[in-house]
Amino acid sequence: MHDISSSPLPVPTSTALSPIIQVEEAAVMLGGRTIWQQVHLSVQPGEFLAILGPNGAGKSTLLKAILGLLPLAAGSITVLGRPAQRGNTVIGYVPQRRHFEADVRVRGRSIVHLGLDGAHWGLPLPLLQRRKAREVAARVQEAIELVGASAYADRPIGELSGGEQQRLLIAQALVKRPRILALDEPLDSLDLRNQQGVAGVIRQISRETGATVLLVAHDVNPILSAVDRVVYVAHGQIAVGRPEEVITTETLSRLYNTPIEVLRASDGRIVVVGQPEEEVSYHAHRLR
Ligand SMILES: Nc1ncnc2c1ncn2[C@@H]1O[C@H](COP(=O)(O)OP(=O)(O)OP(=O)(O)O)[C@@H](O)[C@H]1O
Repeated sequence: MHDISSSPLPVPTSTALSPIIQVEEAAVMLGGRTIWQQVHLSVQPGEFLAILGPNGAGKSTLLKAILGLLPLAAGSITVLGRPAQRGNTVIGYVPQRRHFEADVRVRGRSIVHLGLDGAHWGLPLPLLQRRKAREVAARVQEAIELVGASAYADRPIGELSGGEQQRLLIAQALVKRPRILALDEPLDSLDLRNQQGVAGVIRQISRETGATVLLVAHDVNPILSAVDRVVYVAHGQIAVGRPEEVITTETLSRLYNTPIEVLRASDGRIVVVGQPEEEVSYHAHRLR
């Protein structure tokens, strides 16, 4: 992590538990540009982390690096003690901005079913196949119930609201009973009521299953009561800590290297004033 002043940005506190995700001095370059560097992050099992920051800061990039979908330019990332790698079944992933058009007739239940990897269920004999089918159906139903989607899981997904679709996509990520849920802006384009509903479902799943949650969001407010810590990505670096440690005038001004004001509304909502958009040129490092 970059030290941009004499007093450092909040850093993750170390605890006795072994971390489920460990990021050490990591950097990612895309298109010849350093997106972030010197990132250190230690995530404990069952933690609920919000990944925040302006557009283009590198929030999705952080999730993708943990998923092993992007190579690191420096440092290391381990998940359950093993190097981050593509296809890791301990992580359930919902990518950014997925939604279904009105004419998609596939049932929600079938969408959830797609989250199961057939290889795990490849039993050859007819008797075993019947047992397999019952087990698969039970797994799918379990995930649907976890997100509270039983009432509409058998309707065509294109007919469902954004919030209902989002719940079923989370169920698809849950169906393999992952230890980590990586959700890229699951609250994006939902109205406030649905944001709170989906956020509540994710918090409940985390508590019931013990899953670690990494949730990319633009606004911390709908998830403020659920999050343990926030990871604030800006200006090619990150600040990590409890919301009241990180989302402060002092820390964000230091992170952005420009005056930022953080206000608390009377209802407890956090308002960040003066947050600049990411300047692509700020941390550009052209490849030679
Ligand atoms: N494959 C790529 N090649 C080059 N640049 C890329 C690539 N993928 C992403 N980028 C750039 O990396 C930066 C970080 O992207 P990322 O999607 O991680 O941002 P973000 O913080 O998730 O943004 P948003 O809030 O808008 O979704 C952006 O400037 C983006 O244009």
